[in-house]
Amino acid sequence: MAKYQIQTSRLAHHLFCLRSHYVLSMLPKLCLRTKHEFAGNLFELGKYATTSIPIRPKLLIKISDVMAHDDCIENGQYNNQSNSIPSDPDEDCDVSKACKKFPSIKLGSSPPVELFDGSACHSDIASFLAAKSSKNFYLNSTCEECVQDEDRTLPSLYPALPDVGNSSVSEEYTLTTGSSLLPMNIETGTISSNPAVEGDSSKKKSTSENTAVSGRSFLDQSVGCISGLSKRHQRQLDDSGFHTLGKLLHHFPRTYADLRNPQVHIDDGQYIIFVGKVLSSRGIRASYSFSFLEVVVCCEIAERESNSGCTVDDNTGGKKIIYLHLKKFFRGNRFTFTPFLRRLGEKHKEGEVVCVSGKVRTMQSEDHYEMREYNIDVLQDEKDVPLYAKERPYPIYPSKRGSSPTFLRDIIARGIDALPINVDPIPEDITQGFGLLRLRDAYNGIHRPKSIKEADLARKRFMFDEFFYLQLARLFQMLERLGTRIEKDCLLDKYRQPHLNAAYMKDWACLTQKFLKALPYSLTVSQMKAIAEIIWDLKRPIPMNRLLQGDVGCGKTVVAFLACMEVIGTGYQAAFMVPTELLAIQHYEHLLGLLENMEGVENKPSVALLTGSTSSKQSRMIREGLQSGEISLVIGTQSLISEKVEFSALRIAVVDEQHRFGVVQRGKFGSKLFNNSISSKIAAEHSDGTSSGDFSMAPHVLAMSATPIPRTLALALYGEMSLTHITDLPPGRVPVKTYSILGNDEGFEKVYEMMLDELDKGGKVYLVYPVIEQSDQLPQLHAASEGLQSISYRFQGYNCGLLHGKMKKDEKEEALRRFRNGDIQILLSTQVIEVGVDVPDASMMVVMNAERFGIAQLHQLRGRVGRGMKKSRCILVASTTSSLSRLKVLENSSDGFHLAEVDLLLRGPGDLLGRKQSGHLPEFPIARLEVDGNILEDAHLAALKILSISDDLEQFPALKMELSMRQPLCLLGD
Ligand SMILES: Nc1ncnc2c1ncn2[C@@H]1O[C@H](COP(=O)(O)OP(=O)(O)OP(=O)(O)O)[C@@H](O)[C@H]1O
Repeated sequence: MAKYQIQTSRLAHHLFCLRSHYVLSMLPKLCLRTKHEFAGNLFELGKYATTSIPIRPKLLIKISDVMAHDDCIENGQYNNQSNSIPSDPDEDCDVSKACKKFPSIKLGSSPPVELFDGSACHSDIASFLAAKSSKNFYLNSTCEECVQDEDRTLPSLYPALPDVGNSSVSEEYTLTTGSSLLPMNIETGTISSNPAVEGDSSKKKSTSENTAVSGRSFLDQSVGCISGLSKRHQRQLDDSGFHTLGKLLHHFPRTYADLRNPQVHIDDGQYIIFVGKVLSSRGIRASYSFSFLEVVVCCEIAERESNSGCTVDDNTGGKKIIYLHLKKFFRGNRFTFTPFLRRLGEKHKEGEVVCVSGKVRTMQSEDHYEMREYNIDVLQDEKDVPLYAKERPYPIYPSKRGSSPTFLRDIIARGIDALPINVDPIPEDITQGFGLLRLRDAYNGIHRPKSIKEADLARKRFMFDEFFYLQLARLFQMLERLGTRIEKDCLLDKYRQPHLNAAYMKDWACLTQKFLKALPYSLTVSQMKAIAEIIWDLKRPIPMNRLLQGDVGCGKTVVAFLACMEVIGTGYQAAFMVPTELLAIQHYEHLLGLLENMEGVENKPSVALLTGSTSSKQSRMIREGLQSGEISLVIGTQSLISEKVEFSALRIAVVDEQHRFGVVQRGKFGSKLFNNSISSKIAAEHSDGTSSGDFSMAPHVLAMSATPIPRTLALALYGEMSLTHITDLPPGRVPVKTYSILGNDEGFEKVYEMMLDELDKGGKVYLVYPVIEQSDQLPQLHAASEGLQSISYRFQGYNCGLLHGKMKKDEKEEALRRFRNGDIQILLSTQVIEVGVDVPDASMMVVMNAERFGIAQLHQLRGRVGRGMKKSRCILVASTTSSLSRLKVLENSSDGFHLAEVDLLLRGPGDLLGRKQSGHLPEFPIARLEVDGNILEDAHLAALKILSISDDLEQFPALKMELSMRQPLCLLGD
């Protein structure tokens, strides 16, 4: 005994000297070195390791003290962090237990323990606690004991680090004044977020503290506004692109893990939700610059019969206890101070009932699981237990430039807690009216949903926002351009009640009515409706911006011609722009033919054709004619928007196949009139007077789309345009019978047979190829040039022609003319014929390598046949069996809009629209046009509703601010 006393006093002396010495600070570091013998030797611990005398606990306290670990004491003192010696002398301190619990120190001969894995000692602690407690410890959803959290002063969240052994483990929090931390969520003190538990208190805080802060400006604050965030983390978030709180909160989960209540079998890596009791909570210093928090939760799970055939253990009464080790790591010597660690450990109280969710990792000891990625919610009320025991979605975040998902999850949760209630710029009646969550709830719902339904609702809100601000911006910009109140009302009315905006035929210009009469057919109902809408627009004092849509061959061209007649009839000019020369010539000839039929018109409109191939002399004459006003209508390609072309009084610009042009190109027509306001004055003098006075008005734009675009897509692309649909086809049209055939030898034989049959009956056949010439890279593709030889050989007695984009204009014209007048019966072509080619008696189309084309594109190609009264067929030759099923959809439907929807779903908007047009499609980070279209419609209505109340948004300052803060809208295609 005396020997031990001497040894102890020597040790105390050592310690005393060391406290003020540099070695003291180095000691923990040294202890971490291999086998930690230095520390052992220093204190001569080996000599005491195997002894069991009352003095040893004291010794351990001293060591603990020196090494800044308060909790190096066994059982009784384990959780209360008292440094007193166990009162019960029988309760012996076992050194090996201390070693297990404290694996960074090797004491005596105790075996090394896996770093940070205190599983063994925690099971001891659990049994100790269980023995100590007179009450039974029920951990399932019927848990009766709920310990109130009385003293919570620590930060709400401590980001966990992905890998302890990883050198990238980083420091976590800034210690502010003294050792106290300034947490964001000081009231709740829970480690993680829980809307139900924390929401109210943080709401209270938000309202009280932040009512003066405008929502937007709050979201635009730097992430540094999340208090308690270290400078280093701020920098890290900044480097990851999270410059503002808003950006951080918009880092949405990539998916949600389906959290299940655990059954007897728990897999490694499974996401599970548990309700249990806190056994211990410790802040542990592991080295001079590394510490961690370990909360051990004990859960009772139902031990049902498992799939593997395991039977229920009678002794446990169908229950099984498991232990969860929740760990968060801290790097940086600031986080190793005893007060910090003590307070860290105090975050959770022994016996506290908590709900833990996250990913489990199995540990070496049976029934022990580690969780480094978790949420923990303290259950304040027993009634909460069933609520938490339910399955819940657990957000899984994508990492971003060095910021781990776990880190982001925790920081985001803290960011949400900081949000004020009034953060939403959209007025409440709008969100209520459209069944949307308020913004703060939406952030909560997407980041910490209680159910998938809640996450869905939250997602809906963010999708709505994406669409809403786009629509609002477009409409707002349009209104801003208008000068007077009447103009603005006029425009809004157009959107609010599109069905009311139609001009009666009696109000049409005389020329228009005569042109209509001269048509060789009567217009269909929707053609009439479309032209009435357009003429109504033409009479308005604001420039029309309308998109005319319709299925292939529905007769859009004639509607556009009528619109041109209307402005010409009132003394103005019209321009008709098409994407290809072929189409320009076709329209020009078509129009001349129709004008020829017109009777009783003294001065028929003069029409010119202007393309890139027009000779310079002729171009100059046409330009002069347009400038003087002699030419009333010009049909042409892009050359129409060249700066050299000036109009006397351009009143309408028709843009056919508008998706082939950028918005900027379309918009160039707008400048035509402004540049020529003086000459338009002269033109106005010759007009019938109805339009005088609006000299500086930009021309009306009528855009036509040959490819039917689903309405939602059209709204997204052209939200600022009025939409007109032609919904029916001219009478007598017989739907084209479509076949999809596999392109093997047998298949081709069948195709050739059908072609021969068609030709023998006097029909004309298009053969469409994906490429002009065969290439080594894609030998499987059939090519038009190579096909000419073999097809001519196969169909001797019939003439074959070739048409593709690389041919000269004259050659193309010639080929098409010969096909039209019947000199050629088989036209081998590329997809150059897809757009607008109109040969009414062409009765068959064969598309080679049909899988290379999109559904909408094939429908468009198919539209080149069946344009007359003749029964027509379309054969889609597929290279593979797998592609046949996709092509079958064309066999079953001839409705272009339906097929466009299918294509949208199958390929997404980018592919449906093609590269050029999809380049104009705004980006929607979470919304998907193909499936979320109905929300877009809502957003459009909501934007109109807002602007109807306040067209300059003055009544909605928060909204106006939000709009201005969002990416400023540039002209699409710029
Ligand atoms: N109401 C009608 N009755 C009968 N034929 C019509 C009618 N309207 C147009 N047509 C004819 O239908 C054919 C297709 O018309 P048009 O070229 O205008 O269609 P489109 O909608 O422009 O088609 P695409 O987009 O395929 O070019 C033309 O030959 C045209 O003369």
